[in-house]
Amino acid sequence: MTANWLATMKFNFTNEWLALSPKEAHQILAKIKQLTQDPTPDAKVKKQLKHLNPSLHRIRCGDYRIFYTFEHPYISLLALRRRKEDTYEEDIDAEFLGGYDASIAESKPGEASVRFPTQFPTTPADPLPEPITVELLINLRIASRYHAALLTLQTEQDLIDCQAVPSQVLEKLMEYLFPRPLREIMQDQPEMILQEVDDLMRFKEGELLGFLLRLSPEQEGYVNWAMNTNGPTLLKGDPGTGKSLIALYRVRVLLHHLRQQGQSDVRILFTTYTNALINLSDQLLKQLLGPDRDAVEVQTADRIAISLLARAGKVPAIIEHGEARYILNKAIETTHFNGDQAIERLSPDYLHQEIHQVIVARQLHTLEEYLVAARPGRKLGLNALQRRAVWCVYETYRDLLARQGKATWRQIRARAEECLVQGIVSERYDAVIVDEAQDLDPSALRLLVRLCVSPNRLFVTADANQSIYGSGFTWNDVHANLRFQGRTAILHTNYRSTREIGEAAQSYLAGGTLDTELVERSYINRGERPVLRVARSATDEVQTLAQLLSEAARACRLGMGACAIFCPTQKAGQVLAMALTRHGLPATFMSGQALDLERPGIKVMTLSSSKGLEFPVVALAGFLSSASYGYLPPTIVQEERSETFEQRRRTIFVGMTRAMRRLLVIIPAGTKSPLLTGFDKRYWNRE
Ligand SMILES: Nc1ncnc2c1ncn2[C@@H]1O[C@H](COP(=O)(O)OP(=O)(O)OP(=O)(O)O)[C@@H](O)[C@H]1O
Repeated sequence: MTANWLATMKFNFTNEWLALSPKEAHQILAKIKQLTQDPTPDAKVKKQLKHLNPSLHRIRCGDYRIFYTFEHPYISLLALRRRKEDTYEEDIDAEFLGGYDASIAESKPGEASVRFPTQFPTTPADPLPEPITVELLINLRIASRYHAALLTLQTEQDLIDCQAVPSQVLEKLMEYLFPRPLREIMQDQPEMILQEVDDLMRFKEGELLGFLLRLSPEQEGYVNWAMNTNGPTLLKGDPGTGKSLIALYRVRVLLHHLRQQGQSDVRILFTTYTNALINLSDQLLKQLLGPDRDAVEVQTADRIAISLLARAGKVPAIIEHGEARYILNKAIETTHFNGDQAIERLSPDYLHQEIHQVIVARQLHTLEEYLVAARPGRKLGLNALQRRAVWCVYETYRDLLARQGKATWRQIRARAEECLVQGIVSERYDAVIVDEAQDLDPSALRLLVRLCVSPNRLFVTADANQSIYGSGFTWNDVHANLRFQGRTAILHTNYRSTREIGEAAQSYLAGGTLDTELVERSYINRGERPVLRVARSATDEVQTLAQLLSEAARACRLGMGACAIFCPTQKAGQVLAMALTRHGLPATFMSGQALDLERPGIKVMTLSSSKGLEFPVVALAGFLSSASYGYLPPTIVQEERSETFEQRRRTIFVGMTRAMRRLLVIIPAGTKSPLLTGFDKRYWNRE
């Protein structure tokens, strides 16, 4: 019997499915098969729950009821609940269903009407609704190394405070013990696709590790988009619109496409910006591709550059940022050039960026090239005398680095590309996917273009407004093959953050936008307005963080491991993590190189390391102890000032847009920093 309908499920359903005994699971599976033949109500076993929500239905199965909605061709499995003996059909726990919500019936498809809950019927000190047993933990597929710690937990507060278990594990258990109201499940949980109903059994038995997300029709379109064009494709979109997800699904489609064309030994390169994103992408690709995962290399552009240089026998020692700055200062002191005041207006930071962003990254080899070079995004105009002076400093700096056998990352990327151009090493991929391209150096982008067998096999995702290092560039100025005309698409729907968070972040960004194209934005989730608080002292800041983060975690029914704090500097992050831990809320500072997202407790990191990540609860703090981040010395000229502040504003924007459900920003009392203004009352709760 072939199914007429395709089943999808919510995270909540899979969790409840896992907890069933094998006998119950077989019964439920049979009912789901029956549903995929015909989900329409029969007034007996299948019933429409009109009084609660017109699209909500249930099917009875022994002691259980399966709740679902349907719209051809999909049936969405929402929840699986055991019927309490003392309840009649019509008054099924109002609390679990969330009551009738007229707004759901009236809301437009794709536009959210649900608010994340702020109140719960239980208090944190109440005993858990059912005891945690070994059987439950085994059924939920929770690793045995966590069992001992979990078996001792008696109350919800114990679960929230549990430090010995990663937040993802606690979340799974919380979701099972405190099922969300159906209303909320219907609206905010992603939909996963059940290709075959029997996959549920394979999942329960551990043969299948997970399910694929159901993409929106818009996203699905871009996964399959422009397969047979003659140039590269660019996918743009605001934060959280699913660019990375589409890039990953695109790999699967490309693989099939190339194989269908008769290619057997396909090799695809998938690059993203940070190591943390590499690990996340790798996990998802394993799930998406199964054994085909071996056809894909997942790497950062930097690791590729290093491996190419290694093959060419040319790997230099990589210089630390602080040491590079020291050498640059030495170069400024020792360089003699005409017109001593020529570069006086440039701060060492600006000069450092000029050398790396304009000269090294764009691979300018001669002064003549630099004299006529476009400097996209650089606000401070430089005349010929000034450019000559910059060039002199650059040459001294380059020679000093070479004498020490060291190189900066930008030099490494440029050299790797040169090795390919000169044929010192050769490497080709059948397709290259570049995720988060907005911060790649022009030289890194050129390298990736060269690694791709032809321009039409290049797929790029980017959001210029999340560019935290560069100040902007134009694609075809980077490489002649990077012409996206007619092959650029924009995503509109944010799946990560609530509308309130997304709009508050956009209103804060206002002055720092690089991509000024006006895009209509929509959101899947609704929630509370983000909170802005003022701290008078370091102690005040820690107390506010401790109180508001705990409240937010509980409101979202999550452990403290679901919270992240982003700080402007590493030092500020380290200090805050220590202070919070002393305050009784364990927190760990993690550098971008050593992110451990499974680690229990609050994760603290710099704003720039937060790129590409996401957390249910996010706080931006630490501005009090790194006051210089919000100010620039008075000697800095206006053009440099505005370029630097815009860049920092984008960095803060990136941090804000990592928040899924709750966002908190703490600023120092009485701050006059231009960076810490622009929190419009319409979007921010400033009480
Ligand atoms: N169709 C969908 N259904 C449910 N969840 C989705 C869908 N599309 C994306 N998401 C989720 O939204 C979040 C954001 O997706 P993703 O990271 O791909 O966005 P992005 O555009 O790359 O974001 P950013 O540019 O901010 O890094 C992820 O948790 C992803 O799983």
